Amino acid sequence: MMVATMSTSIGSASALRAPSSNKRAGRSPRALVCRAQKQDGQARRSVRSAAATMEAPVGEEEGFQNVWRASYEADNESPELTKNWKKTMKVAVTGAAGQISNHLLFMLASGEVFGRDQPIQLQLLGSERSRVALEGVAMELEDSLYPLLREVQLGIDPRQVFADADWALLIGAKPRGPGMERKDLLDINGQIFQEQAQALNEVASRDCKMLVVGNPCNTNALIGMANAPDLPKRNWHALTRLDENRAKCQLALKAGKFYTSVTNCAIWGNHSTTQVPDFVNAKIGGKRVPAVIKDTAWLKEEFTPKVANRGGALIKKWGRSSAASTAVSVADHLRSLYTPTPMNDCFSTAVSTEGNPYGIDEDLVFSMPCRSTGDGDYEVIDDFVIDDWLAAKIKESEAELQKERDCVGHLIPGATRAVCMITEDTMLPGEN
Ligand SMILES: NC(=O)C1=CN([C@@H]2O[C@H](COP(=O)(O)OP(=O)(O)OC[C@H]3O[C@@H](n4cnc5c(N)ncnc54)[C@H](OP(=O)(O)O)[C@@H]3O)[C@@H](O)[C@H]2O)C=CC1
Ligand SMILES: O=C([O-])CC(=O)C(=O)O
Repeated sequence: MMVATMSTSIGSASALRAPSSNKRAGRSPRALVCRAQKQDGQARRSVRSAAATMEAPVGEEEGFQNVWRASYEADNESPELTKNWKKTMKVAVTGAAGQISNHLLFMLASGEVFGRDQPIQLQLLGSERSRVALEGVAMELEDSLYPLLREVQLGIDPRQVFADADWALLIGAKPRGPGMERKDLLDINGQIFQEQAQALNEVASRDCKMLVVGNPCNTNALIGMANAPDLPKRNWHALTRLDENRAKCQLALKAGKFYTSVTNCAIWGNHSTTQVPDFVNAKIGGKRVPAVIKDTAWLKEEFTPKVANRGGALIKKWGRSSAASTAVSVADHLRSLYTPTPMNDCFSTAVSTEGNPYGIDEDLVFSMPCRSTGDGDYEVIDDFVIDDWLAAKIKESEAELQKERDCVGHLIPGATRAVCMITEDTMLPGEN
């Protein structure tokens, strides 16, 4: 097959001599080779970074199309470094050229999320919009010299990028624009998650775990699980860990304690302004929050809305939504699943309500207090105290999610209702 070379943002012009062989032997362990191909009949291109050595690019034999591939070869020269490493984990990330990913990818590659003995392969999904930017992301990853980062793949087709993925971090989604109604956002982003879930269903690892970050994340995850019938429902998560972190910060500040003293702090419900940061069960220094912060009015009327509206407050100051703290919370979320949860503590994640012990509608993705044994899985904690205040607030968030579900009924196979009754009282944290 003809292989045409062309200029690209990766590599210097002098490095753009694409060899036709696929031999791998002899390449420097740290050599990065990037490859871009286009669909049948279109120009195919192979490029090598300035750092690449003399050998051929990888990828062609695997038949990637519309996929750039950057590969760090197995480091046979450092057996001491690698001998205790686990099997490489394949982590797919969408919206990979976006703001959150710009922080997250480097945390993933460094080993601080999945562990210093866990090599990873990053499979990054962009789009026509972000093709070139994604090459820039790959360059920065390359220049960061992370030994645990074994391979980087770039692509724009979810069916290729999600292949065999062990984790899919679904960050990419359209932000709400001026004049756009929330139901429009539900529909536009819902379609993205429908398509990506179908792709995951076809090509991801059968135990792939999914974390939805792109908003409205609970309902996007609900659409995802409905469109991926061959993947376990319980493997779908929507991110509410940022809300938990925000709640811990406010409680610690109010109590004049360090934030690590705040435990058992759950978020219930939707990642929206109806979310319920649970001060009833949360503890500071091992004591229930209401016994430490005796100002109930503050807890109900200041703390609760402050946490729920934190995203919007930040957008007003920063001009864009939280990115660094969101990435940190994604890392926290993942670490919580691979670390045994300490006794009397919990972490928050929005997961399927099927079989939940709190009487919540069983067909939602709802944030609840969870614990893990550290194996990547979780269980919903069943003994949280639900007082009248919590029960009423949880109901409000449940009602909002039921309305969101009705709005996206056309994207949920087998849904019995597809009528959108969303009003402006249902908002993302950034929409107040
Ligand atoms: N759950 C949570 O706690 C939080 C969730 N979020 C949400 O995370 C998402 C990503 O945020 P952030 O990284 O800051 O956003 P950015 O705008 O920086 O990146 C989002 C990416 O989404 C992709 N995208 C997919 N479809 C579209 C589309 N139709 N129009 C525009 N872009 C699209 C784009 O990538 P490409 O061009 O490659 O397709 C873009 O790079 C947002 O939905 C945001 O609301 C943010 C903070 C907290
Ligand atoms: O509203 C947004 O896009 C940002 C968001 O979710 C948050 O900061 O919690």
